[in-house]
Amino acid sequence: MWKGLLALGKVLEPLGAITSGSQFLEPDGLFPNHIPNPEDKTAMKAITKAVLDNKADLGIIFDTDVDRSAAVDSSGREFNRNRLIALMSAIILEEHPGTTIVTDSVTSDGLTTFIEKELGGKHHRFKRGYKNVIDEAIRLNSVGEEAHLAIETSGHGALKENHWLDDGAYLMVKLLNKLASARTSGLGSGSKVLTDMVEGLEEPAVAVELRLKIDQNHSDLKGGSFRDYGEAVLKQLENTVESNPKLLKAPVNYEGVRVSGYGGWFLLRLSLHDPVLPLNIEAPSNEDAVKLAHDVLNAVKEFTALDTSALTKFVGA
Ligand SMILES: O=P(O)(O)OC[C@H]1O[C@H](O)[C@H](O)[C@@H](O)[C@@H]1O
Repeated sequence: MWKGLLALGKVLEPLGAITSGSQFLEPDGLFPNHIPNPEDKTAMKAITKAVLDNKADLGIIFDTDVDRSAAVDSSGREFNRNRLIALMSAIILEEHPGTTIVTDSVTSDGLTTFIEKELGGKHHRFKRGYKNVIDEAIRLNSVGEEAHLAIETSGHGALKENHWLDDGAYLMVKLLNKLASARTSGLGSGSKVLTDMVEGLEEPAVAVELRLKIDQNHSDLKGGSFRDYGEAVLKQLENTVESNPKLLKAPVNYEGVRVSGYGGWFLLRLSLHDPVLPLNIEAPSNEDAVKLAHDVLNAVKEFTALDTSALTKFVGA
C-alpha cells in the first residue's frame, strides 16, 4: 500500500490529477477494509463506489506490493480479470500488431475471440502463475515468436518493454498514458477511450470459481501425495469427458482438464500451492453452468478425500 501512496504523491499529483477521493491509504497489516486483491468482489465494490461517489475519471486498485492491479472506468465498469487483459491486449496490439498475448489458464473463451478476431493478435493461453506466464513469454521470444505481454486474470502482468517485471503499477501507467494521449489529441477526456477499446469483448453471464479441497489425511490417499491424488481425479474426469458426446476437450491446453459444453466451458486443475482443485466454470446461463458442474460432480464423486460440497451446493442451487 505504501507504494500506492508513493504513486499518488510522486506521479499522479504532479501530473495534475485530483486524487482526493482515494481511500484506505494508511498501511494496516490487518487489512480492515477488504482483502487486498483486485480479483476480490468486495475490494472491487469498494473502489467502484469511490469512483462513482467522487465522479472520478478512473479508479486504480493495487494489492499490497503493487504487483497486481485493476481499474474502474468513470461509469463504474471494472477493468479486472478478463476485461483488464482485453484492455492491455488492445493497447499492446496497437503498439505491436499481430503479437502474441500470453495469459494464464483460466481466461475466458470470449477473450480469445476478442484478441484474435477483433484485435488481430494471437492468444496463448498457458498455465496459472505469474512466473509461468512470464517465463513462457520469454521462451516464445527466444524461439522467434514475438510476445510483449504476459498477464494473469489475478491482475499480475508484465511487459517486455519493462524487462518482464511483474509490475501492476506499470500496467496502470500504460492506461494513464492512453488517457493522457487521448486527451491531448482531442479524443476527449475521461476513461471512455479505455471503455471503447474493449467494446467487442464477449463476457459470460455466469463465471464462478469453486475450490475443492483434498483432505491430505484421508485414507483414500493411501499414503500418497495430494498431487498424485489430484492427478488421479483429473485423469478420471478426462476419461469421463471423452465418453460424453456433449463435452469437448480443449484441443490445446497446458494444465488440468479444460472442456467446452452447453455453450460454456470448465477447467479443473491443481492449485499451484494448495491441496486444492480449483474449478472454473463460465456459461451463458446459470442452467448451463449447473449442467457443466453436474458433469464434473458425476465424474469425481467417488474420490472421497475430495471435498465436493461447494460443487454439490452449486448444482443444487
Ligand atoms: O493455483 P491457485 O491456488 O489458484 O493460485 C494461483 C496464484 O498463486 C499465487 O498467488 C501466484 O502469485 C499467482 O500468480 C497465481 O495466480
